[in-house]
Amino acid sequence: MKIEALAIPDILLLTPRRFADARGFFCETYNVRTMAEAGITQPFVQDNHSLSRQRGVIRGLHCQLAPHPQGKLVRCTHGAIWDVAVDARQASPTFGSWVAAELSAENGSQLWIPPGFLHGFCTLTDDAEVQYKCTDLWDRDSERSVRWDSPELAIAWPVAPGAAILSDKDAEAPDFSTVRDWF
Ligand SMILES: Cc1cn([C@H]2C[C@H](O)[C@@H](COP(=O)(O)OP(=O)(O)O[C@H]3O[C@@H](C)C(=O)[C@@H](O)[C@H]3O)O2)c(=O)[nH]c1=O
Repeated sequence: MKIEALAIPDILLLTPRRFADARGFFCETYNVRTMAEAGITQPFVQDNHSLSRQRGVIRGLHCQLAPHPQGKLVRCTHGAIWDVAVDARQASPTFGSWVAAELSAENGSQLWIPPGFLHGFCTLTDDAEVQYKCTDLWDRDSERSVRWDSPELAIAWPVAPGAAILSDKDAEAPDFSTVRDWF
């Protein structure tokens, strides 16, 4: 497992080693010991899987507040996405900063996003399937959405202005200026 810290060092890009042969490949996508060595010690309690049919779908930016904050270990198992984490920890020197990584079925990379971050992604291909492990259960009352194009964040989304495909919930989300003392 290759483990790289991104510009916000709490965000890790993990790329499992693939053993290729004539059949294809084998890799470990999760191993509790390897994860602990990378500093990911929280148990995962929920696995999610989403399909976005079109390129240019944006899901996010999402998080859950205490007492149900979620860490997420995200990968793309069909197609490709641009995955984004935004630091929402009020006392952090990188509060309001974001990092992103391309996750694809081809590169097999995973992004570890601890609690305290907003998470979102943009699909780079049609039929993008995303699977992620979460450290807390979904809780509707704790869920928060923040506008993907909040001016304060200036996220360089790889989608033409006006071409993003959003859920109604995400299209109506308030912008990042509402995020104060969430974490
Ligand atoms: C997130 C979630 C949703 N649902 C339901 C609620 C709703 O009817 C339907 C679709 O939910 P959403 O529109 O919120 O799905 P989506 O926009 O894909 O939400 C996800 O976005 C990414 C970026 C994340 O980081 C996730 O934590 C989650 O917030 O699924 C669950 O049953 N369990 C869950 O854990």
